[in-house]
Amino acid sequence: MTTNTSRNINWAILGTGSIANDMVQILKQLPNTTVLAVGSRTPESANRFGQKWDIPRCVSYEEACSDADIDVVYIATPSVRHPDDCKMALKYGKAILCEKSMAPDHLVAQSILDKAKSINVLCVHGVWSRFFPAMAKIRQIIQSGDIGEVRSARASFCQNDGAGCCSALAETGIYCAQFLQWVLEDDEVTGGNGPIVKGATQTLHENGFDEHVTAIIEFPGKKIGTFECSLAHTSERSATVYGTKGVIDVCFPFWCPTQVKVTKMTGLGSQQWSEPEVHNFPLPSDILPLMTSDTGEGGCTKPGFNFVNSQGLAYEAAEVNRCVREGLIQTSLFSSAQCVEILRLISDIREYASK
Ligand SMILES: NC(=O)C1=CN([C@@H]2O[C@H](COP(=O)(O)OP(=O)(O)OC[C@H]3O[C@@H](n4cnc5c(N)ncnc54)[C@H](OP(=O)(O)O)[C@@H]3O)[C@@H](O)[C@H]2O)C=CC1
Ligand SMILES: O=C1OC[C@@H](O)[C@H](O)[C@H]1O
Repeated sequence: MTTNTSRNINWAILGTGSIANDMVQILKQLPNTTVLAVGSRTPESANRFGQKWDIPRCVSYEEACSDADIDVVYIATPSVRHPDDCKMALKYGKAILCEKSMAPDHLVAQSILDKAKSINVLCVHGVWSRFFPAMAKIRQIIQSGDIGEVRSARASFCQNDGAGCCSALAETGIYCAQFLQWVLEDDEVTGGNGPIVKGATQTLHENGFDEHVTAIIEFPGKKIGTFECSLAHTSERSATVYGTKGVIDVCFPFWCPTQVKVTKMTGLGSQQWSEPEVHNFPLPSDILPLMTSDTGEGGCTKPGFNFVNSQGLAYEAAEVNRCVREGLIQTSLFSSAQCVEILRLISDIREYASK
């Protein structure tokens, strides 16, 4: 099959909130990429966002999805809407990049991915961590045997800014789960012999959402993963991989990492450690926060990004462009099977913690 690597890709963004604000700045700077439409619940929001970012078609969600000129729909609505928004995009045969968490559990995710597969369309769960070069480096270090045999890993993602509006597992726990999967599993997802939840506990917000969860998980090969996530308090938001001969540290923000630190055991009886080897992966220098002529009191403003390391959204967006150009229905950087397995793990933790 011949691939037109420079084919322009037209995107529609669904939702006009915080992450849409960051992603639109990325998409506008990727080569051969156009943000052709923004979909919103209200014409006012669609127009406001469209004017701010110079997007020609400011429409409803359904109009954005049904637009014949759109190649990819980026779903940037709240997580509870994602399954329905994915189904709407698929109804019109559109490729999807769906923000995390794509679905509340693996069964719903599987049904969406099955539908996408049946119509030969790309559907990517936007767990953007997976597209960072630092993540590939972590895997490479593990496979090189530099830290010996990996036995365990931990991740912590607690932040105090969302309790009560969504599930901590869906919002930040998913980043911990994906990290543990990445560092504790072999290349192939193991299907029925995947990770097993050995312990989990949670506290709930008064509205019923989990707001603080900790979990202990056994991975194949007797590896143990632990994580803590919360939307009610803070943590250092780092992750660590532990091997028989050394440790890999991924400091804040571990879910969109630009640095990996390796410390190796050098002395007899574990008494000496090397100076850490530091591997840096700077964010793409050609992606910048964009200026807009916002009509706020200050006139021209520099909006910048809402979230740490948002320039790194470029990695997943560029991969989606590549997949669409090449007619792929999944990305090898985050396969559909891996996506389903992470959500299965999240479901199992939720079930265990609710007992
Ligand atoms: N990858 C990343 O780094 C990040 C990912 N996320 C994920 O992105 C998604 C959106 O998060 P975020 O941008 O912070 O959310 P916001 O609340 O800032 O924006 C969500 C947008 O969705 C639309 N919307 C549709 N239905 C509703 C509803 N019932 N309540 C509120 N808004 C609604 C609104 O746009 P309109 O009114 O125009 O329709 C709104 O602006 C979440 O799933 C989150 O997990 C969030 C932050 C960072
Ligand atoms: O996806 C996300 O959700 C929580 C945010 O704090 C974080 O920066 C973002 O990546």
